[in-house]
Amino acid sequence: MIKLQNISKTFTVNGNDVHAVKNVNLDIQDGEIFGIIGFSGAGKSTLVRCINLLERPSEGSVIVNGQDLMRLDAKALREVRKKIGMIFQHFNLMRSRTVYQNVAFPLKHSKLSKEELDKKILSLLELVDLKEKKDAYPSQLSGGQKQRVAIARALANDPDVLLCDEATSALDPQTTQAILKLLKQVNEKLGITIVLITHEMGVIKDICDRVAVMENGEVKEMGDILEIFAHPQAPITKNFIETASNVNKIYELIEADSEITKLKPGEKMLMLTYANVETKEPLISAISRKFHVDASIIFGNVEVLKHSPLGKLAIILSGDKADIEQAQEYIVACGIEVEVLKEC
Ligand SMILES: Nc1ncnc2c1ncn2[C@@H]1O[C@H](COP(=O)(O)OP(=O)(O)OP(=O)(O)O)[C@@H](O)[C@H]1O
Repeated sequence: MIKLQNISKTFTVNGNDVHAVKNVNLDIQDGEIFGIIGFSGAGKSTLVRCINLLERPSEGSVIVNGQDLMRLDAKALREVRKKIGMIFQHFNLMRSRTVYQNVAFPLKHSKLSKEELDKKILSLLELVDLKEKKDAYPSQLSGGQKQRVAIARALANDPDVLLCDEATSALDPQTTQAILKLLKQVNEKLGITIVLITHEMGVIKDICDRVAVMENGEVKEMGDILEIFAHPQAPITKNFIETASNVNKIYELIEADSEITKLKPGEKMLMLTYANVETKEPLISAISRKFHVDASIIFGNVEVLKHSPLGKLAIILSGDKADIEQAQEYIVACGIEVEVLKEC
């Protein structure tokens, strides 16, 4: 649905070139929620603004629904842009207009009758759960409510795509959750493809299907979120995942020779990683029963990503050496990744 091919964007500031985006290739599928994550200055906003040509790439092509946007004239581009809604961190509402008038604004040249327009605007306000605020002004709304108005306004032209530029960054965690839930609903109910940029891995984890990780204008890693969370490759990705989970703390504890990570002779400490594992067998009791080893859990983190569990569990196995080896082989045979953290 959206193909970004060899996209680069260079700004020239006081004679100096700033390479904001460098040779990015992305293929965003119809109906998915695609996340782009990166620290401040990574080039996320510039890249996402290239999708609707708010920023014209210095190089490369932007193909949306088979159309090369760089080749369109101004009129054709205006039509295409109507089908690409956008929301922003600071909402960008018109302060002197009511909620109703803000949502009505993109429809000002619409061919709908007055009654049809009214019906449409009210149904959008109903979708974002703000019907009762239709006559309020933006200054009378909370941040979450303002973003709801912005979402309703972005949906007014029945877009195929919704671009979200740090849409939850100005909101508290609870309001963030509510807005992400609404975006998910918009994606599922209306079939709208969402491209979302953020600096928070928690946001990616909550609603995205796939993610691209950006650093210094480049995409360093891209893939299905379950795969990225289970097997991050690039250092920047690992860094982001650490911020969204506390499981890596175990490495610090081992390094610091913390009391909970001390082993007795013959014991072995393992990190188990399981993603999308079919077996529902109670693993810990199974290894105790089958191999006569004791397993104590010292650290764990289980997430549900896209309805699949992704777990990381640090355990200490104690027992006979040969039994521990067999238990480890059994765990691997169950489709669980095993990393030996420490042995004594
Ligand atoms: N209009 C502009 N003129 C000059 N430089 C720009 C312009 N827009 C962005 N940049 C530069 O391009 C780089 C990438 O900026 P961009 O806003 O795309 O990053 P970002 O990942 O979205 O960061 P943030 O989350 O802070 O917005 C930065 O170095 C920024 O200073």
